[in-house]
Amino acid sequence: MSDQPMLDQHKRVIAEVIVEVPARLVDRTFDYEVPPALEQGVQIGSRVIVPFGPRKTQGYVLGLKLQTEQSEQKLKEVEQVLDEVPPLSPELIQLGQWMSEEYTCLTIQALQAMLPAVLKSTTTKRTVTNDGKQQVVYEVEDKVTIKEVQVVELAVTQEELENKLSELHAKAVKQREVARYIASINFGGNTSQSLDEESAARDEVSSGASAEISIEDRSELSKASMPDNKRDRTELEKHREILQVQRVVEECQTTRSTIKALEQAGIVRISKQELQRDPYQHRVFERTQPLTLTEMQQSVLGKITTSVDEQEFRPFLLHGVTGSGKTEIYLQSISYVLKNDKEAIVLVPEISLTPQMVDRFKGRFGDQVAVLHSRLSKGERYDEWRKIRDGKVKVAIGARSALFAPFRNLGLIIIDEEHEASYKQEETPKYHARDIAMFRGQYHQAPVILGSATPCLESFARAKKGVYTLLSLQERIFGQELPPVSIVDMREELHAGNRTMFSKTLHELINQCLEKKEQMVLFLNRRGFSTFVMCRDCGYVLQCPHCDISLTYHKSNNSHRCHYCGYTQPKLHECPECASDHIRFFGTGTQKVEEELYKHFPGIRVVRMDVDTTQQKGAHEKLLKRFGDHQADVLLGTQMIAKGLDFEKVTLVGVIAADSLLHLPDFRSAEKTFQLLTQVSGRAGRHKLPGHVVVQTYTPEHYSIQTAAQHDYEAFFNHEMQHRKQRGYPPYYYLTLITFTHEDLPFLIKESDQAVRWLKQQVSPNTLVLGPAASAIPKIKDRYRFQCMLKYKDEPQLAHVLSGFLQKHKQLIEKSKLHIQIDRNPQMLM
Ligand SMILES: Nc1ncnc2c1ncn2[C@@H]1O[C@H](COP(=O)(O)OP(=O)(O)OP(=O)(O)O)[C@@H](O)[C@H]1O
Ligand SMILES: [Zn+2]
Ligand SMILES: [Zn+2]
Repeated sequence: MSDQPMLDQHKRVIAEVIVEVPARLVDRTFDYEVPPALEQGVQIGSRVIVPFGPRKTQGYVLGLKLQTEQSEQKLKEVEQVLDEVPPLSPELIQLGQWMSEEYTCLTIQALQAMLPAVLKSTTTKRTVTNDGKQQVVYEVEDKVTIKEVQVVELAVTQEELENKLSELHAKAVKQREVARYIASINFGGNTSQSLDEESAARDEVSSGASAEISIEDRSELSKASMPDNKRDRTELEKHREILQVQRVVEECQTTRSTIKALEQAGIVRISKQELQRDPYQHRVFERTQPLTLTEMQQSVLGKITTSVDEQEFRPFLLHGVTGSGKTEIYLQSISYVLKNDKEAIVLVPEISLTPQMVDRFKGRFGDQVAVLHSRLSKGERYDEWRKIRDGKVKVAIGARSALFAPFRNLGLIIIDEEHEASYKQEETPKYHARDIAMFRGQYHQAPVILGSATPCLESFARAKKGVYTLLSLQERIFGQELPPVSIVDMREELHAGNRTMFSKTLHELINQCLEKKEQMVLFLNRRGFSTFVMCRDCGYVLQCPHCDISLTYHKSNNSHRCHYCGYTQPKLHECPECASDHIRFFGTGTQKVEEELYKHFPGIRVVRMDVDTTQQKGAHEKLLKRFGDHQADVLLGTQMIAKGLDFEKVTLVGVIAADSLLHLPDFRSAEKTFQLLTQVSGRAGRHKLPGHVVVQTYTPEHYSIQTAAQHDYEAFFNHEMQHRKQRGYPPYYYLTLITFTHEDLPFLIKESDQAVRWLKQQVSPNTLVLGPAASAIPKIKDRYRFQCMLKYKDEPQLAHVLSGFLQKHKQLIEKSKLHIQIDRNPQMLM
């Protein structure tokens, strides 16, 4: 506890506590006295309950000290400490404070973003009558639930057992049988054997146990295991004798009261044990060995390990074409770090956190790996997080928020597919994973690797300037050429009389692929049955009444839906404007493509993967497994199949419509198109079989499509940089987007106008302040939206100016419900 001041026993200790009340007015620490009974428990980073105004609330201890300015009468006491081990480390506290400045968010919001959701409290308000007086009380509910199970073990030695048993009533046959069973488990077998038995039995137990518990518990329990008993010998010895009561009941077909009777006779001991949920409990991971690296891989790895040895913060940009073996480099860098007794974090985008990906890490590092992703239940997430906090694992792999993994001795941070937009959190705090990685890398003096086949422009520009060290892998592992890409002009197809969604080229290649019994990936950048609904008679387009954006038709429930607010209405049969029944669906969705595939290629087997087919837990895994086992010819899907997948037999990739991304109101649309095309193309011909890619488009001449077809990142980079320079976009300028929203349009216009005028006076003269103007999506959920864009090259005081800006508009924000959102380096300008 080097971070805690030396505490003199006779002096009282003051805790500086920040409370879970998300308001700018109270976003600071308050002093509380630590009562002597809690002095052991209250540490920097502890989660505590404190009285706050009329209520009680949860908070975090950000500091400890011996003196306070607070007057004696007003000083209240910390009431409770919630966890044995503080959830926040001094590093994370510092990071939270830095985030609050950098992103102009509240410190408490930043801290909460780092912690599993179950640690967040809810306060409930209740009215009680006390001596005839009505009184409001607040209760803080701690949602951390630690599941416990009853376990049983023998309380006597094996030798004493028979004596004890003979003392039992003569008719207690069942009791004797049960006692012997427990003894056989406790003492039976050699270690490794009993381990296998244990894990085999564990599965049985869990399913048996479910008879008594509620349905929600059932899934938790079936995944439950004893605490990590494979870790090391000593722990193993300790846990060898642990046996769930429920298992005994099942196996011996007996009752709990029989076991209780044995306890009363002093033969066994019953106790409680904490249960940890392990979502990967039922999966067997084949252990893999490090591959012999190619010369290029070796040289890249060497640079990384050198930097690990030198214990210095160094950001690397690993630019490696698809299939060049980046992941193997990550694995071996991590091994190196683990050998140095340090820990590693690997970020992958949520959609590439596939079972395949998890297998690769679990296969190499076994149960030293914690996996954090959004498909876990809150309880599972919490358990994975605790394994990290308690030092039971050394590698955390996960989506964005895994970056806050509470490791204390980080040796390496990896961000795979670093260009992915999902690394930016779009809710407050609007942070970018890259920034957080740099903070933590600096704190621990550890290297940070950003990896991608298509780095974002900002990163590549930084690498060119030497801010990041550039590492390059320009060849595929098996020496395969990157697959040839045919661009098909769909306008010409139409003129030639082909009205289907498959060009002649694609049609032929699909047939060839089927004949050769190989596999293909078909990609569509859309979801739903079709995108929008238009009346052919009057041109009316069905829109969301709340968001000014077109509704999408979903065939599965026969309805139109808004993707922004969730508004849904039943399918239309006639035009609401002119009553014509010529109302038609436009655009193409994955369901539609699936139907067309069945129509044009009889007998074809399709696995469709999109938001609709992957909603259920585990659906992702099942679909991919089916494709991996070659039970399907086609993997058809949206963005989620574009990256990370590595299937040997995939030789054909088809992009049904490449244009849909190009037309978004976003300065990154060309970059996104290039990235996506490169990634999907990268799925073909990764192993021994040569691949082929077909890109169908209505704008074949666009440079993002042309350069992607030539696999020429540098050409794209240079072209796009020209554009960005001309238009004053990143990486030449930084951007900050300020969005104002309000229900009343005239009010919004007036206030945003004034606010922006004030802002113009505060920033330096070289900074451009654009707007306010209506946002690209002018209304969401009945709130009008105006935005102001700041463009600047150098504005060191900006964080300060922006927090002053919010401070100044505090009244408007709180009283008039004007919302002001600030987004530093925005990814979306809508
Ligand atoms: N040194 C090696 N020897 C043999 N096989 C290798 C080697 N390195 C990687 N591979 C294999 O090559 C394939 C592609 O490698 P990997 O998936 O690591 O590439 P990647 O660069 O991460 O690709 P992407 O960016 O497209 O996901 C994998 O099947 C991997 O197991
Ligand atoms: Zn009409
Ligand atoms: Zn809507």
